[in-house]
Amino acid sequence: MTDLTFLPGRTALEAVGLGVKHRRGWALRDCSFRVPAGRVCALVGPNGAGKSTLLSVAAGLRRAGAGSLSVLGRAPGGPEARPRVAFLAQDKPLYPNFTVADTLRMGEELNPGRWDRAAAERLVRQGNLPPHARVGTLSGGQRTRVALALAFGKRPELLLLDEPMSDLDPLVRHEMMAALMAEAAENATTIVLASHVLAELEGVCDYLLLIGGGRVRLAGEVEDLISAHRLVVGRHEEPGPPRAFAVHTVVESRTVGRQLTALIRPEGPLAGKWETGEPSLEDLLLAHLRAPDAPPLLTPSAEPRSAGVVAA
Ligand SMILES: Nc1ncnc2c1ncn2[C@@H]1O[C@H](COP(=O)(O)OP(=O)(O)OP(=O)(O)O)[C@@H](O)[C@H]1O
Repeated sequence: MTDLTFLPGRTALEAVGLGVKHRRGWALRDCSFRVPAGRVCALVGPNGAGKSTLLSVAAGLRRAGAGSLSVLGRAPGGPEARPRVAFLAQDKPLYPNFTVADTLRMGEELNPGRWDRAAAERLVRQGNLPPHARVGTLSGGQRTRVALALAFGKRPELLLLDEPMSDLDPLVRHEMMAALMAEAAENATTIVLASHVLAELEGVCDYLLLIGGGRVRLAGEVEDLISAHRLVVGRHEEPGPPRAFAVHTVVESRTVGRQLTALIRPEGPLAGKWETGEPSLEDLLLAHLRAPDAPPLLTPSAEPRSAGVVAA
């Protein structure tokens, strides 16, 4: 991602000891992390990890039960944050009886002084959506396009997207990803994008937040997180893990036949005849998803800076 979008020192999201409780228990527990402004951040985690919960707290739709989450330095959902944040929820609520044109008009009326009509209309036009079609008659992917147009038209400083591309065909998905990247680069918009499509995140996201079991597992610049790990392959015939790994943090290690493949965080040179290489983002994420007990890692920029108290 281009450095032009990096806004030194500014914070888009900051959680300090954040806990969120649903009826059945805590969805998020003691989460502390920071996402700097101007980043395109992938929000990844297994089903039920708490991604939607986190985004709904950031959007001001749900309250924290413990600790705090600040959005652009303010309380989520407050008068200062609300106009600057757009949220596209998984179910993309739209009015089915409104036409596409009515929906964009509503966006304009709800966002006086901010609405970018050209950007919203361009997105709708690119999908060949008839302006007079009722939203309820559109396909799932077409409704997603309208919902994205509403979110883009708001010209948010922070765009929260909860698996926005899941019902788009591959070509449209590609086109929408490109539109997101252009948006981020042109307007220094911070994007937090929850997604299960790991391959789609590579080359698009420059920041990562991996949550699992309601806790933060990885947070920071994709580049730094990747370079903190090594993918190790080699022959291993003895039972148990190789002795050479003892001084390193082993995230995951698997042996098929005599071939061992491991993802480690090296604490120094690795002894022995191993082939080592840099993991891809997908390698990194898959290994951490398969190893839920691996120790967490936050890069310095992902450490919270405040004590967690924010004004509305
Ligand atoms: N409204 C609710 N009432 C009760 N429990 C809920 C509610 N919403 C979410 N949960 C629970 O909170 C936990 C986190 O759910 P959440 O939807 O945030 O996860 P997620 O990471 O977005 O999952 P997915 O990848 O499946 O969308 C889950 O255990 C879920 O069952």
